[in-house]
Amino acid sequence: MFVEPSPNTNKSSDKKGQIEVICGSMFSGKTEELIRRLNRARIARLKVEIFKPSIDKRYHEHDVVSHNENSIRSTPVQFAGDILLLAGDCDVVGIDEAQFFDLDLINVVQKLANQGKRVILAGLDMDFEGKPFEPMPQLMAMAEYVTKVHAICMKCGSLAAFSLRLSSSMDKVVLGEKEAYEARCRKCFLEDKK
Ligand SMILES: Nc1ncnc2c1ncn2[C@@H]1O[C@H](COP(=O)(O)OP(=O)(O)O)[C@@H](O)[C@H]1O
Ligand SMILES: Cc1cn([C@H]2C[C@H](O)[C@@H](COP(=O)(O)O)O2)c(=O)[nH]c1=O
Ligand SMILES: [Zn+2]
Repeated sequence: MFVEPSPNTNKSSDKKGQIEVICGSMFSGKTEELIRRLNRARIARLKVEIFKPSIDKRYHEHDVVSHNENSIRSTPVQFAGDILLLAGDCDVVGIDEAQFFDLDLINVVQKLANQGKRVILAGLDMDFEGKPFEPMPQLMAMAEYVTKVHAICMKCGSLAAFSLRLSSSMDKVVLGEKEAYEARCRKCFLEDKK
């Protein structure tokens, strides 16, 4: 079970790095949970740096924004390696939409945690076909803590772990919101998957 570390163990000078992954379907509350953990680290006066992939500009150029419009300032970056260069001497690194980064994110996150930083990532664990969305599986394997959150199935009201794409596109990356995707439980996902 994930237990939030006492903030005073997160100072990078104490060298207690760790990796936390928040995963689940679309609308499951990944970004809300990421913002909550990062805000609490800031309240503890830790130095926090937040990154998102620059392709994801759905809501805002710079902010990480949840579906219910919570937001926190972030730095958009193109490559995972940019995070290593920009994290500097911070204590806590937050990364949203981790599924959109290249596989180099795996090494980057490991290096940051080995430097003593607390690294918190949020991302989709499965794509629109219900297949693992790399590099999330590798990050989940390396993490000290994995939190899987669930949305509500838009067809039957059960807990939802799948993201149903409403269009017929088979491209892996199709940015979108409620007009393009619906959270579904396994049964309702399989019934309507293209
Ligand atoms: N099907 C749904 N299930 C649960 N929450 C939903 C759903 N559709 C919209 N929401 C809203 O989305 C919010 C979660 O948004 P967010 O943290 O951005 O999710 P994620 O990052 O996992 O896509 C919820 O608090 C709720 O207001
Ligand atoms: C399932 C799936 C989703 N996407 C896109 C759609 C959204 O822009 C993001 C996920 O955002 P959220 O914060 O988790 O709601 O990813 C995609 O490109 N490919 C997919 O298979
Ligand atoms: Zn359902």
